[in-house]
Amino acid sequence: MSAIFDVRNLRKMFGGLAVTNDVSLSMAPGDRVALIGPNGAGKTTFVNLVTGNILPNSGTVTLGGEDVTRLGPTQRVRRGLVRSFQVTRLFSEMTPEEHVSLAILQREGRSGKMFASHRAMPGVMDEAHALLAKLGIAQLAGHRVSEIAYGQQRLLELALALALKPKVLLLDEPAAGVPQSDTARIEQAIADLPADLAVLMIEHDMDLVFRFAKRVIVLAAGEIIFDGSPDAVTKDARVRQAYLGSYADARSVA
Ligand SMILES: Nc1ncnc2c1ncn2[C@@H]1O[C@H](COP(=O)(O)OP(=O)(O)OP(=O)(O)O)[C@@H](O)[C@H]1O
Repeated sequence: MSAIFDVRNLRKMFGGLAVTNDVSLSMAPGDRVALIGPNGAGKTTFVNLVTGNILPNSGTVTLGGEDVTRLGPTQRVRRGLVRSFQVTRLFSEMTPEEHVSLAILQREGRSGKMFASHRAMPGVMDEAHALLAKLGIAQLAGHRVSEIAYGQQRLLELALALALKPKVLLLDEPAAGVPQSDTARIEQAIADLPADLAVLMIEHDMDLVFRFAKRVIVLAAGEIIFDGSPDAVTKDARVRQAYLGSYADARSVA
């Protein structure tokens, strides 16, 4: 299948250091890819380059065949490249229903002023409620974010990302900080993402990575040192040395 998302020879220098060093990767609709690597490998920098929060020194980012390398984050979101919202960006006094309605209005390029009357827009409200129901948090639609549990806030992040109708979804440690009792719901929500959506997940939790990913990319010191199947990654000598050693050993005796 042809690529929905393509990164070619991306390079970012901070001072004299290449934090992203000639990184290339391609994703097709429906791909489930995990991006892993040790602390400081350059994962966050890579995601920021992809979303347009920072610009590269060289290389290209292409979305659905269009070169978006010089576009800002909002323009990329409009074209379907969406990063899951961070809980820290939720408004504690607003409700899930209001957050999702606002995201729908944003997607449709409708004025923020219209938000004041979003309750009078049945289409928007119905869609918001359907999304919250899909993520199992419909019962919290009218509660303030400050009143709902952290794991449910993370489900709300996913609802917000989906409200933007992404073609490519970047998930940045979606279960980080979530109590064990709630991680299963988040994993289920991720497993239920639309089949044609391309998903790139950055994750440190290897159990989650191996349950989610059909393909694993390993970044170390700004470079891709592995791009292949979850089975092969645990056996790769460079990856074991750079990152996975103890986990791979534990898996092989498990
Ligand atoms: N704005 C910046 N200016 C200078 N150096 C930076 C900047 N942002 C990141 N770096 C450096 O780039 C390298 C990669 O950082 P980055 O945060 O992308 O790694 P990471 O893989 O996301 O790490 P972690 O898993 O710890 O979040 C680090 O050495 C970091 O110190």
